[in-house]
Amino acid sequence: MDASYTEGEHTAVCGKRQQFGSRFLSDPARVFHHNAWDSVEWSEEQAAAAERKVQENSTQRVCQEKQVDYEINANKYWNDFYKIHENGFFKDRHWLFTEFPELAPSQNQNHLKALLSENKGSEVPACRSSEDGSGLIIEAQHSCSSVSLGRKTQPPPVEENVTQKLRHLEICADEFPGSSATYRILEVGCGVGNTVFPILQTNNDPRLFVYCCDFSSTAVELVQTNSAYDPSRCFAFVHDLCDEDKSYPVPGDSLDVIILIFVLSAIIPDKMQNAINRLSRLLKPGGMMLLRDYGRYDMAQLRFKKAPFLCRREIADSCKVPV
Ligand SMILES: C[S@@+](CC[C@H](N)C(=O)[O-])C[C@H]1O[C@@H](n2cnc3c(N)ncnc32)[C@H](O)[C@@H]1O
Repeated sequence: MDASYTEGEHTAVCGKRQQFGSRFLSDPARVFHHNAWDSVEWSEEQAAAAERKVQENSTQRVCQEKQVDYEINANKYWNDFYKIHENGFFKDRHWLFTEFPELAPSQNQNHLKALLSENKGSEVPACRSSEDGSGLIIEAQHSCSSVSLGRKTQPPPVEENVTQKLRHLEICADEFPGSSATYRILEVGCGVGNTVFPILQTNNDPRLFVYCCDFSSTAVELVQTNSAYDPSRCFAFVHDLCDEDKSYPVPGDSLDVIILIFVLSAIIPDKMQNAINRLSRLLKPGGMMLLRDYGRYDMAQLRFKKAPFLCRREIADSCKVPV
């Protein structure tokens, strides 16, 4: 990057944002050229100051009764949030295609080719259980607040659990929305569609189908009533990603990409791993899970005012991804 540009100017001039993980400060004189730098090592003093700030912010805990209420009625609180803000609160995710080129049109084809050459089989296995996939391995490609996790190709288990098979027998290859698509993306915790609509608008590939869900029925209604919502390309549904008894409306091994943006931080840490495990079974071998969320000691956490809090959402610690 030319040293005379700020980040914004550089983006405007070159029409291209720099991807997270590529902004390294080698010349201290350029410290203000980006609003953040990647892989900066903190000094012990900086780390201690951050820890102190977090301790200060989190001395008061919300009372037990309120904690239970927030957990049980979480979707109702989000409904209230969306009734107030409708689609004016979260901004469209313009960094999407920079950080996750897998979502961009040309990438579908490359990714698809890679999948086909890996699988050399049909796109969706007929009547596969959506809950199978034991022995699954998810591989972390790089660790930062935006990460792509790829599901490794595994040979199918020889014997499937019969109960699981029966439980999900209804999801068959040709009976689900978007079954004729060849590239399927699911966004979980989609809110009012700030990720889904940019994807649909940017990626006009007729073979693409986008699913999105949220446990707030108000948010899902706002997606469905948006003028850009096209049921022939998109399926929005109400779903709680922590609900172990509810299946997703797609079979196992059917999705290319699953997106979770600022969603894991909205659920209690104890439920993260199981939610991710269930989702990973929906991915085709080689499929990817794309995450973006808060990180420990990020500005959102350090700027927090002293106030009663529920729990520290430290995703990196709570949701261990087996490598
Ligand atoms: C911070 S918002 C982010 C919304 C959207 N992903 C975005 O980036 O604009 C978190 C979203 O997750 C949803 N959510 C929280 N817990 C959920 C759960 N257990 N199941 C499904 N959605 C959930 C909320 O309703 C809310 O829409």
